[in-house]
Amino acid sequence: MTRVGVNGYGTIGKRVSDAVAAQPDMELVGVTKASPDYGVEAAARRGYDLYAAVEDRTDEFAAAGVDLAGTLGDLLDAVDVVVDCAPSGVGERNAPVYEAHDTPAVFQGGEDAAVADASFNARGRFEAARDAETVRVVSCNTTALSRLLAPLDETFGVEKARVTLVRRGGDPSETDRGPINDIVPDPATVPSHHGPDVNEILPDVAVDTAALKAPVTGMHTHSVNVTLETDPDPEAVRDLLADEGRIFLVPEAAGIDGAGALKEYAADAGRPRGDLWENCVWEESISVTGQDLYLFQNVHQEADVVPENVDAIRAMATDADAAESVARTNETLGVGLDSRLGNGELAHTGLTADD
Ligand SMILES: NC(=O)C1=CN([C@@H]2O[C@H](COP(=O)(O)OP(=O)(O)OC[C@H]3O[C@@H](n4cnc5c(N)ncnc54)[C@H](OP(=O)(O)O)[C@@H]3O)[C@@H](O)[C@H]2O)C=CC1
Ligand SMILES: O=C(OP(=O)(O)O)[C@H](O)COP(=O)(O)O
Repeated sequence: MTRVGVNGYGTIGKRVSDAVAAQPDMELVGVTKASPDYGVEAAARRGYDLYAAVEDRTDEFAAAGVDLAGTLGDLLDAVDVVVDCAPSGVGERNAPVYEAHDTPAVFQGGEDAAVADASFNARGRFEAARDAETVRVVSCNTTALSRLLAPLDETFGVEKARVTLVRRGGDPSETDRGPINDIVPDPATVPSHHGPDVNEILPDVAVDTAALKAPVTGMHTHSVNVTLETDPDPEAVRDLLADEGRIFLVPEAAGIDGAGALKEYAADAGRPRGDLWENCVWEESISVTGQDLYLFQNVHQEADVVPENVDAIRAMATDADAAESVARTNETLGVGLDSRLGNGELAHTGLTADD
């Protein structure tokens, strides 16, 4: 049983905590918060022990009537692995604390690659985490690109990938984010961090990325062009991607025309928080002209890194190989949406058309 602590119980931390708690081979020892806001109630409802992320703020919790099991240091001493889900940049500041407690750590994609011994994606780079004391799960967009480009490169060879990422401005709860009335290059320079980050996972894949931010909160959208080394027909690409457990081919017949309908579909399917852990590739967008493949995919930024965090923990703390770990994570969470609609079974949720 791998004992896990989650440091930072926000957008990613809440989801990683639930995913860890669902694993039969893991125990969620506790989670931290920096402030006693509404998030503490979500942890309490689930029975998670709460620790103070910042030692000198314990008085604030006491004043709010919130019981603490201890502080971050206590949590670190009680776990085999800590998953850092603190705000971007804070993870780097936490790294020496984890080291001082001799606690292996998983960081998130808001940190630079240098924060950890290895960058991680289960599809592209599972074994790199094996002997690492610290691992960084790459960002939500990088995770999605790695999942897509790994099978394309293995099967058809990638000569060059060019991706334009239209990123969501902020998460639904982030009232201070934007833009609210524009679409802005972010960054205006090319490449964005995503291309170099993909190369942390797939070092031999040539990829250029350009990114913008748009006034939406639901999902990121990628416009993908990959020049392949062969010229497959679109059906071969479709079949390849359909076989990937963490890619959902959004069927044309579903009438799902954007992130709003996708999220509604996920909620209907009984997904917790309406989460989409899979890349959502629009099936009818898969087009091939000679060696050039084009497609659109959507990425639920709050969710796609969650199964990757579970696999990163397993890669660091157990002997499980990539196939075993991914299968176990997918099974316990219910990752893998079925692109055949109307088959009476709603995507591994246990719900049936009669429910
Ligand atoms: N949101 C997203 O779409 C994605 C985010 N990421 C990455 O995941 C990481 C976390 O992002 P996200 O979940 O969005 O962030 P949030 O702001 O939603 O959550 C951060 C959490 O960390 C807590 N916190 C604040 N200060 C500290 C501290 N000093 N030590 C420990 N915890 C602290 C906050 O506590 P409190 O609530 O009490 O203030 C909060 O619970 C970042 O690296 C980000 O780049 C990766 C993929 C997608
Ligand atoms: O990892 C993410 O995006 P990224 O892959 O564009 O860096 C998350 O959506 C967080 O991005 P943010 O830095 O815009 O909050």
